[in-house]
Amino acid sequence: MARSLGRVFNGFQRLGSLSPMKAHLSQPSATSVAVRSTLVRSMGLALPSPFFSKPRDFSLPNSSWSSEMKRLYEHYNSQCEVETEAGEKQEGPWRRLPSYNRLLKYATGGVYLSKIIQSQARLFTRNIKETGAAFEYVLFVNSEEKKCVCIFQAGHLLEGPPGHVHGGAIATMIDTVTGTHATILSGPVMTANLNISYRSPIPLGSTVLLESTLDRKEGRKTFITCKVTSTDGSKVHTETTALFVSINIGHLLLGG
Ligand SMILES: CCCCCCCC/C=C\CCCCCCCC(=O)SCCNC(=O)CCNC(=O)[C@H](O)C(C)(C)COP(=O)(O)OP(=O)(O)OC[C@H]1O[C@@H](n2cnc3c(N)ncnc32)[C@H](O)[C@@H]1OP(=O)(O)O
Repeated sequence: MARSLGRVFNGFQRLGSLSPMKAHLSQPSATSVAVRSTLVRSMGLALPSPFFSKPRDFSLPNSSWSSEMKRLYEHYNSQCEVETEAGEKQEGPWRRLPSYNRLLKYATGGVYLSKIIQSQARLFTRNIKETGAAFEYVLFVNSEEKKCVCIFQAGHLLEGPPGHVHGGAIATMIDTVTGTHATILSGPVMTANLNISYRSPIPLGSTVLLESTLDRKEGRKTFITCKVTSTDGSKVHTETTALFVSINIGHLLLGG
């Protein structure tokens, strides 16, 4: 199981084309939960199986996306593959990260999870079926610059102050983007500290940009900064510093 999850993280790091995973994976000795990674399968890191249908990639455009969201998607997506002078296609500076509503076929986490919870667990930001209602977002990573950008459109179910996005929903997106970025940079991590300054409210339905940047790495600690702005950069919505600590995956799976 730890090996399966390790392959997920390796897959993420491969997407970021960064240094090989340094995380220490331990082998949990006696655990009976069968874990298959939908993410690994759909990234093509394991053989496709006839027993599973292809999971939906939530980061692809859908009819709820605003024209601004689509424009920005095209902007970054067009830089994922570039043409050389000789007319050949090659990888560009950015890569789009696919996004699914679960990382593993079965959640893990030790004695507290019933079998039902294990099979029904879903990623928080991807668990609302109605498109456009909650978190619509797509992430692109630039490994050269150690940056990650997220184009985020906040739906009507995320209301906090009237007509504006709930601070917890904003924090969720910041945690998701910086957490994913830290995973690409450092392998398996947990958020240890998230320090957010809310500078201006985000109107519901609007599209904003989250820009995550590596500040520094110190041993097991990865420090990231993240800014949420309007899409033209003229308005700052939040400023964040985040600390992620590298963890031992076996420990996490056994509920440690
Ligand atoms: C599994 C992760 C993500 C997967 C991503 C997959 C791919 C993407 C797919 C889908 C996208 C989804 C992305 C979502 C991402 C969300 C991530 C979260 O929200 S994680 C949930 C919230 N976080 C917790 O529940 C942590 C609870 N805390 C802990 O478990 C521990 O405290 C932990 C692991 C953080 C550290 O515990 P220790 O025992 O391993 O290590 P010690 O010795 O305490 O700390 C290590 C160093 O860090 C400093 N440190 C620890 N906590 C600190 C803090 N709060 N502030 C400042 N420094 C701190 C310490 O001072 C120490 O520093 P010195 O080495 O001595 O220099």
